[in-house]
Amino acid sequence: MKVPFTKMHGLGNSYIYIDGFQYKLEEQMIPKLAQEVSNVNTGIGSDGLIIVMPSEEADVRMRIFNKDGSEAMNCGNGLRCVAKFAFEHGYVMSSDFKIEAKSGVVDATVHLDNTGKFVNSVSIDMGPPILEREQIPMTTEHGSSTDQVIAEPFEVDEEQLVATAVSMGNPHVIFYEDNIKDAPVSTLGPKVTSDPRFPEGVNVEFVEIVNSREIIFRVWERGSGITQACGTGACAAVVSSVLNGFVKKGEEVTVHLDGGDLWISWLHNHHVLMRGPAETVVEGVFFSELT
Ligand SMILES: N[C@@H](CCC[C@H](N)C(=O)O)C(=O)O
Repeated sequence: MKVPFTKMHGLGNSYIYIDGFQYKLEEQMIPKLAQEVSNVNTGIGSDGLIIVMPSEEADVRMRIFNKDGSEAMNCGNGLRCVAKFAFEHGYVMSSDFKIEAKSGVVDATVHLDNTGKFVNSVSIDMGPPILEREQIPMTTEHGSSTDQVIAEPFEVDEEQLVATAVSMGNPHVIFYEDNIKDAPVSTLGPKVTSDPRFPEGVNVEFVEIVNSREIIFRVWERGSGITQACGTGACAAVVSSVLNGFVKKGEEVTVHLDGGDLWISWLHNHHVLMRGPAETVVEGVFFSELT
């Protein structure tokens, strides 16, 4: 099977984008195709697969599949790339439009110069974070189903960590480190992501606070492993940092990720605003083993 694709990335968090306006994939093939294209040796190499397609509720719809083929509810870097893709392919008529993800509909703005050219910056209103434990979802080892998970003891692999959990439509757990270079991303990341306290798995983030306007962030993503950046994770880290008193609500925070920077504010109306780049790498045709 030959599949036309575009490879795009947001701060090095790369996905293979399929134009679902032009090309219809059979549903049962998608998880396997996500695994195939993501493979850096036998495929294209990416953190997963994203389908950009028509929506009944918004101007455009995003479906995101991790490297392991699992479908995720949301993807911040993916939303910015989908916005660029939809705008440049003429699937939306203005620079402000709505994108449907599995977790809900968000507002996107692609930033243009005065000639109407894209300036490699997209803002997404990610909506309000979800903070109730049972909706993250996380079990009640320490609290009740409706409380918030802020600076809670979390033992894993005989390490005593302190966890804050936030959902941006998808689940995140945040741990603070004095020095991000020492963060146990590759050792504890794979253990925490499948910890039974998170019944649907979790994206695992380690954060160093630089000052009240700047944080450093590293991630082990559920279904994909270490990635260069995670947009929903960076949003969750800023919300977590407000909840823990490290940064202020309403102020823009620069999040330094392995792949570059994002600018994120948790606004007083409770919505999280994310701004950052979206880039196209290559277009081509993938020769899938699927028939
Ligand atoms: N890289 C993404 C998040 C992708 C989904 C995540 N791995 C999950 O399973 O929830 C982002 O930029 O937000």
